[in-house]
Amino acid sequence: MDIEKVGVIGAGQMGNGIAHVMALAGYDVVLSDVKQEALDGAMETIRANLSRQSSRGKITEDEMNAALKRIRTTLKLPEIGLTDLVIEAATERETIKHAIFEDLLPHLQPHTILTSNTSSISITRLASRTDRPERFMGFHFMNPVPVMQLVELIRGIATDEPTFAACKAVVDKLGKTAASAEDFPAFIVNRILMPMINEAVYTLYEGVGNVRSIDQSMKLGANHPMGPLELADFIGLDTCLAIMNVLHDGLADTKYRPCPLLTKYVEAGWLGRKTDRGFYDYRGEEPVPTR
Ligand SMILES: CC(=O)CC(=O)SCCNC(=O)CCNC(=O)[C@H](O)C(C)(C)COP(=O)(O)OP(=O)(O)OC[C@H]1O[C@@H](n2cnc3c(N)ncnc32)[C@H](O)[C@@H]1OP(=O)(O)O
Ligand SMILES: NC(=O)C1=CN([C@@H]2O[C@H](COP(=O)(O)OP(=O)(O)OC[C@H]3O[C@@H](n4cnc5c(N)ncnc54)[C@H](OP(=O)(O)O)[C@@H]3O)[C@@H](O)[C@H]2O)C=CC1
Repeated sequence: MDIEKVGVIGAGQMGNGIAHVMALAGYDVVLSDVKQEALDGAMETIRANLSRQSSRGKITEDEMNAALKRIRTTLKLPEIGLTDLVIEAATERETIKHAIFEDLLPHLQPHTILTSNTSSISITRLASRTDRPERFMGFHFMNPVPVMQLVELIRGIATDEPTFAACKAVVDKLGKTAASAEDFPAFIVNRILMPMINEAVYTLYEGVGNVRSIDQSMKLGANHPMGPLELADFIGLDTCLAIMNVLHDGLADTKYRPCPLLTKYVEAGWLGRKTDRGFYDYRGEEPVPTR
């Protein structure tokens, strides 16, 4: 089936990136959230990122303006129902995602494909609570969306082939690379990446290194573009903790036990860049380690 209109639910850092790349690829986008400030913030970020791409010659000014025109924002979830493909990118909490799909179902067109950008939650379980498990799958972008090449596509147990093919065609049109992952906790990228980040927090917790030495060691010693603690702040510590909990519960193995220090940061509301404080404090000119 041909996808022309894409609905994105949740206008946080992933939602704005997804709306950005979809509009640039020529899709009409409806972006929704529960708060007007989130929608305004997302449009501001999209404008800034598109204009950076334009000033560096990656896209033309006409392409930037056309992309901006293709994005509409709304606080009314039912308007998402009129799209061909829905990508849910709200907070990484299963109850929130179930509630969103439940509210959306009565407004959906019969052909609409439902997907979630979840980092870890069972696609089969999310799908089973909808009226279309065969037209439901995981559509997992990486952060920052405009830059990262990979999209994980995750079939639930009931996902049918036309749905997979339609999503794969969208990834191709975005100029990104699709990787197919089986529906087990945290799929491929986060199954490997998140225990590494959690281990970095244990390394900090046990005093083996401090924030700077841990990040510097992994940047210079393993050639990672960002240190693991800097990356955790970038992803969001709430999201990192949620993913570790899904791994721990879903695989029932103590090797996935979230570090108590990670839990403490989240309890403090120090969620990383999005709250201006995490393993680094971003309120000044330069990030300053908090440990
Ligand atoms: C949690 C999950 O479920 C899954 C995940 O996403 S896990 C996280 C995966 N992501 C990563 O691991 C990111 C690791 N970090 C990196 O790759 C790099 O540090 C980075 C690409 C983010 C930034 O790269 P950098 O070289 O340090 O900085 P910078 O020079 O500013 O940026 C590189 C390019 O990206 C662009 N860029 C950076 N952030 C951007 C954004 N948010 N939107 C658009 N463009 C952006 C810059 O404009 C720049 O473009 P040019 O090449 O044209 O100059
Ligand atoms: N951060 C990352 O690096 C990556 C994250 N993901 C996944 O993407 C999803 C979003 O993550 P991210 O963008 O980082 O999170 P953010 O916290 O940046 O954004 C989530 C947004 O969803 C909004 N929201 C909460 N409840 C609802 C609702 N009922 N309806 C609509 N919007 C809602 C939040 O509003 P409010 O702030 O008011 O609660 C917020 O604006 C998660 O599933 C995450 O696991 C996937 C890949 C990478």
